[in-house]
Amino acid sequence: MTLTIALSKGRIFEETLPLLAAAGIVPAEAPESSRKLIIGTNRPDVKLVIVRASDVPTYVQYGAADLGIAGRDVLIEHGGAGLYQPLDLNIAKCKMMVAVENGFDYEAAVKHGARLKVATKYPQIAREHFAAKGVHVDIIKLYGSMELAPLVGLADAIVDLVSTGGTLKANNLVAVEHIIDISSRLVVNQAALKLKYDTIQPVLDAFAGAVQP
Ligand SMILES: Nc1ncnc2c1ncn2[C@@H]1O[C@H](COP(=O)(O)OP(=O)(O)OP(=O)(O)O)[C@@H](O)[C@H]1O
Ligand SMILES: O=P(O)(O)OC[C@H]1O[C@H](OP(=O)(O)OP(=O)(O)O)[C@H](O)[C@@H]1O
Repeated sequence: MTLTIALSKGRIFEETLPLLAAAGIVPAEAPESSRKLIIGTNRPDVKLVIVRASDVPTYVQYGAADLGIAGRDVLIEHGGAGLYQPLDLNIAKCKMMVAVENGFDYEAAVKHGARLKVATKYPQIAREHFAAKGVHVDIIKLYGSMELAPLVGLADAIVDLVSTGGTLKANNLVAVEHIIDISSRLVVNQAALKLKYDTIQPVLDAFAGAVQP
């Protein structure tokens, strides 16, 4: 049985390498230096497909990949249909936060009851967060560089990922609310888990044994 694993380039690929190694899987090349989207491994039965981080759940949901690794942010936005999520891998850790421009009185804006303009790549998470607080929001969907939005008057606040806080600081923004902690999870196609159990289960076990606390 062949095994196809969907990964995104960058931090998830880098942080997944030790987990793959624990399962005896070594990529034949690095996606950063290759234009190839299908990468072989030392195991003839295992290949990696390189996709956008936010596309990983889709590839796994439709069975184009058996396994994948995706951030909790991406999984919440996707909805998780058709996906088995057996393992938190504790990699690509960061926090989903609300941030505003330094000096913007967020508490007053929220209390005041006026609609808050919120720019984000994560509309589902943002909508749920503000709905739970009873704050009316207009969500402005962006695909990146959220930090710019409050600086040019596109939004009052952003909902974005924060790790070191360096990006917020460099753009004169401050975090005002923590929404959720984010890390990446292993996702498995539900049908593949049944059909390819003997191939997939040892990989799950190896990953579970290699997860760092
Ligand atoms: N600064 C960060 N520190 C740690 N983890 C992060 C950070 N930013 C994002 N992540 C996590 O890593 C995952 C992949 O992020 P990455 O930057 O590779 O893709 P992206 O640019 O967010 O996605 P896409 O390519 O789909 O737009 C995110 O979904 C998130 O869970
Ligand atoms: O708190 P920090 O350590 O500065 O990290 C936060 C930044 O990291 C993420 O961007 P990323 O590095 O993934 O850039 P991209 O969205 O352009 O891929 C996120 O969207 C923030 O902009």
